Amino acid sequence: MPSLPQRPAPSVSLTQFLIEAQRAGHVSPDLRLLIEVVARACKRISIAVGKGALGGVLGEAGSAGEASINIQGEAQKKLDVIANDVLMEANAWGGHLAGLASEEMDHSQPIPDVYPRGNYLLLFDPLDGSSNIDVNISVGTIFSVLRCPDGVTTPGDEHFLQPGTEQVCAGYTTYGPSTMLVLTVGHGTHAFTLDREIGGFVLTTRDMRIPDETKEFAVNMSNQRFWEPPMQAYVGDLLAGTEGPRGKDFNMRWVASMVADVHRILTRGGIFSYPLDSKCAAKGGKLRLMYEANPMSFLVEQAGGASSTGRQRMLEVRPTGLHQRVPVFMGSRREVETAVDYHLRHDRAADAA
Ligand SMILES: O=P(O)(O)OC[C@H]1O[C@](O)(COP(=O)(O)O)[C@@H](O)[C@@H]1O
Ligand SMILES: [Mg+2]
Ligand SMILES: [Mg+2]
Repeated sequence: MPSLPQRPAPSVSLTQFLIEAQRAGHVSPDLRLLIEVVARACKRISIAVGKGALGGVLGEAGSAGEASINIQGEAQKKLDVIANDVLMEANAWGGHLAGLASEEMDHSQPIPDVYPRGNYLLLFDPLDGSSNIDVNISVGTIFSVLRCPDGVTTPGDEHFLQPGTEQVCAGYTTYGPSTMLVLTVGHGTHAFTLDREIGGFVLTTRDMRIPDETKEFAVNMSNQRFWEPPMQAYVGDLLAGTEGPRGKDFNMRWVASMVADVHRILTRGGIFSYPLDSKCAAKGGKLRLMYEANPMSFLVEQAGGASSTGRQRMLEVRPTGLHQRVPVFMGSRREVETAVDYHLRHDRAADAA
């Protein structure tokens, strides 16, 4: 006899998910509300991104032909500035923060006395993948939450310099064909999709899992000749495919938005890498530790993956600067371990020579 159709599982909103997490003791009431504020700000950014050429939000920021340059020395896009303003304004009044820091601001900012304040520190990359804005390719927002150290009422940059293991929450939103929020509070990595008609995030994948093994890598190959020898050797062996020591063919993908590349890896596995190269060696790498590498590493580890600088677990790096840069290898656990092994073997051989 044909069985009756199953009743569809009731959908779980972000708010319901966070209340569940609070009941389970995974988030404090303040952290729950802070996440709601960030999610609301990201919805506003999603609307701004979605306006595209019609909304006058494309192109460079600045006026009178003068480019606006951020602390990284990079020309800001209009949407970098808009996204930063939206996150600043929403969170300044949120009531759950002691201070915030952004890719787009030279220094962190304490929440002024006149505003409601809390005990968390928020760091964010307001718009990740800026080079993709004007060509209508996925961009995103990345954020990380730390505790403000006890007794500190006016946090400065130094109070944000905590290793990634201290994060209490990390997440990103990706503004692509759909807008998604991917979140961890240290109990798995969960994905929510923005229901544009209702205007709210709905849980679409509980407990994302990254497969241990992969046949897909993501790296900007145009930098190949600038890489260190162990990276050259590692990618050389990937490219050799079935004829090389890895014994299998690898595929390559590079969106050039970390959010989109890491989202793919959280969804179907792979390794994402922005290694050290001779162009960025003096700065320590290309990607930023505090608001790119650390939050993404927390999400990836919580989904069963691994993340490393090539020589050290990312989350254990002791930060020395708010805008510090690091080399990055993250994704499928065994593949990250293999990439790290190339670096460690190279270093041992160099030490022995
Ligand atoms: O242009 P490249 O060298 O491929 O670099 C792309 C990388 O730079 C970034 O766009 C840097 O982020 P921002 O756009 O926030 O500066 C990453 O998202 C991406 O992985
Ligand atoms: Mg970025
Ligand atoms: Mg950015």
